[in-house]
Amino acid sequence: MSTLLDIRDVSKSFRMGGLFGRKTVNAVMDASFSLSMENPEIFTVIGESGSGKTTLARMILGLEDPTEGEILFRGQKVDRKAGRAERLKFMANVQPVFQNPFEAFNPLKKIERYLESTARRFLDTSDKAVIDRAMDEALQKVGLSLKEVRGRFPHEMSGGQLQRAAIARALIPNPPLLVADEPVSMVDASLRMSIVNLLKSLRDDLKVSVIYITHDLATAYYISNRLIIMQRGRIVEMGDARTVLDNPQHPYSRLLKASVLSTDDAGDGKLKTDPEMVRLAAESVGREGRLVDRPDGRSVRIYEGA
Ligand SMILES: Nc1ncnc2c1ncn2[C@@H]1O[C@H](COP(=O)(O)OP(=O)(O)OP(=O)(O)O)[C@@H](O)[C@H]1O
Repeated sequence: MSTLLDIRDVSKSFRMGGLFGRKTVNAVMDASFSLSMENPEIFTVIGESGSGKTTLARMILGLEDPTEGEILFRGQKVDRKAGRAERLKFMANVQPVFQNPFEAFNPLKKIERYLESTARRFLDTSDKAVIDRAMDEALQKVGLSLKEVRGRFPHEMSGGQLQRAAIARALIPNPPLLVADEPVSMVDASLRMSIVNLLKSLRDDLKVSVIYITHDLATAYYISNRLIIMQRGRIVEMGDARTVLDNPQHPYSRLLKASVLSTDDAGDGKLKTDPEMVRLAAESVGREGRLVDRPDGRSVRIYEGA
C-alpha cells in the first residue's frame, strides 16, 4: 500500500520571550501516523484548546516546519522553504479549510473573485471559459453552482453556504487531501450537519481524504474512520474512531468523553466527570510515557509504574 501522508516522529516547539525568562512551548511532541493513498479516510484530531491540533495542521499544510521529525507527502518531504513551483504543486494537493468562512473571504469582494483567483493560480490559465467551468464543477461538488454564487458578496450567504463555497475553493485543484481545522465550529448548529455530511461525501464519492480537526466528539464519532486524541501536544490514544470513543482507555480520553453532556445528565446540567477522573487525566500531563499497540488495533499511551 502506498502512503499519501506520513507523519514521522514530529515535534514542534516554540521559543517565547526575550533573552531573560525565555520559555519553550512544546506544542506537538513525537507525533506519528500515516494515511494511505488507496483508502481515503476522515482522520480526526481531537483535543481541547492548546493541545496542539492547529500546530499539527499547520505543519501538514507546510506553513510551519517541524522542530524534529519529518512529514512526507507522497514520499516527498513537506518543506516550507521549497521553491515556488514545488510549493504550488504541493498546495494543489493539500488544501486547507479554515474555521471561519467569513474570515476566509474578503468581505468587500464577490465570492467568485476568490474562486477565480484560485482557479487561475492552480490551473495556470486565464481562459475565462476554463476558469468558469472549474469553478462551477467545484461548486457543484458542494451542492452549489456558479449561477447561485455569481454576483454575491460573503455577507449575502449563510455561514453554512459560505463554508461550502470555501470548501469548493479548496476543491478546485482536485486535491487528494483536505486539512479542515474546526470547519463547523463557526457554522450555525442547524447547518453543521450538512457540512459534516459534505465532508463524508467528499471522502465516499470523490475519494478525498480529510484531516478533520475538532473538539466535538459527536461529529468525530459520526464521520471519522480513525482518530487521535491529543493532550498538551502528545497523542494519548489513536485508533478506529468507534473503538476509541465507545470505550476510551486513556484517562484523558475518558475525561473528554465524560465531559460531553449526556442526555441523561442534561436535565440538571451536571457533567458526568468525577474528581478521580480529573485527577487521573491531570496526572498524565507532561509525562512522556509510550504509545503501546493493543490487540484491538488502537494505541494507548501508558506510563511507567501505572
Ligand atoms: N506561533 C506560536 N508561538 C508560540 N506558541 C504557540 C504558537 N502557536 C501555538 N503555540 C502554543 O502551542 C500550544 C498548542 O497550540 P495550538 O494552537 O496548536 O492548539 P490547538 O489544540 O489548536 O488549540 P485551539 O483549539 O485553541 O486552536 C499552545 O500552548 C499555544 O499557545
